[in-house]
Amino acid sequence: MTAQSKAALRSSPGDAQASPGATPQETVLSVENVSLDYVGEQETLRAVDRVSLTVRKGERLVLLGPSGCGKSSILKAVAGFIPVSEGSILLRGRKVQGPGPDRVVVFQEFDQLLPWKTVAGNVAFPLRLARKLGRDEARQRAEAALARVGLTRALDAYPHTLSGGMKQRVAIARALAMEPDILLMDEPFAALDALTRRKLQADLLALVKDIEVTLLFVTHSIEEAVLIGTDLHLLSAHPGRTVGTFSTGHLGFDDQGSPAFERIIRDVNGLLFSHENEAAHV
Ligand SMILES: Nc1ncnc2c1ncn2[C@@H]1O[C@H](COP(=O)(O)OP(=O)(O)OP(=O)(O)O)[C@@H](O)[C@H]1O
Repeated sequence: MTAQSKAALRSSPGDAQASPGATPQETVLSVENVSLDYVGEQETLRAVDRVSLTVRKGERLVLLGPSGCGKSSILKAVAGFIPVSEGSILLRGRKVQGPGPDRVVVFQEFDQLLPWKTVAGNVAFPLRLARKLGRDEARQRAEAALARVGLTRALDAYPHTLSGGMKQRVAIARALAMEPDILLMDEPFAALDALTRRKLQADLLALVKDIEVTLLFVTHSIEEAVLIGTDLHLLSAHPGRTVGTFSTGHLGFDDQGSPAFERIIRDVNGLLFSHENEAAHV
């Protein structure tokens, strides 16, 4: 590992330092020493083992690790869909004890939209239900969110008439319209073709930077992680344990192919597939 990437590699999770003189960013999410178990009739499976991480306002933390290491489980626990076995999850200092409109999830699957509602109806529906907005206000906010993802022309279309990429754009618009404290994304582009995936990555990045969305993002793809994230949190193979963290906020689309970008990709690769994960903690 190079000296530069060692410098980018933090010694422990969640210890992002504000630069001298800068105002410390507000902590939005704290995952503290969390273990997650799935309890079956025969046995209990430990999916995640004592993971800690912090996401501050405007940060984009990417969970990265091999299949089955517990990335989605952490996201589900943050969403409040599954309980923690040990440790705690705090959102703005309050313990997460179930789902809430302050956390919205965008999934990989294209079927997350309500098929009987139009595009605008899909975005407006949770605004009326969870945010208790009136019909007109919900519609206006839905239209504004859909304009941001380039879907103004599809307001009155039904989901079955949309491409996979358009469906994911609707799901992103629906999530952002809710103005959650943190947006949770579980491999949102994994089912898309390469070109559409690339376009959506770029558009998402521009959007979340523009409106300073705080993001927890799960992916298998190291390249996607470096492109989207300000920070990477690497997990070992099952059960998921922290093997290292990287700061990647200085790298974007324009840096692809640059020595710095390739170095991070190589170092993350080495760490994920190395049996000497202890190196991450030096
Ligand atoms: N509902 C469940 N019941 C029992 N075991 C589960 C359940 N959901 C996940 N698991 C197990 O927990 C472990 C972690 O799964 P999880 O889906 O969180 O991993 P992941 O890193 O997101 O995987 P992938 O990248 O393949 O989606 C796996 O061994 C999985 O089989």
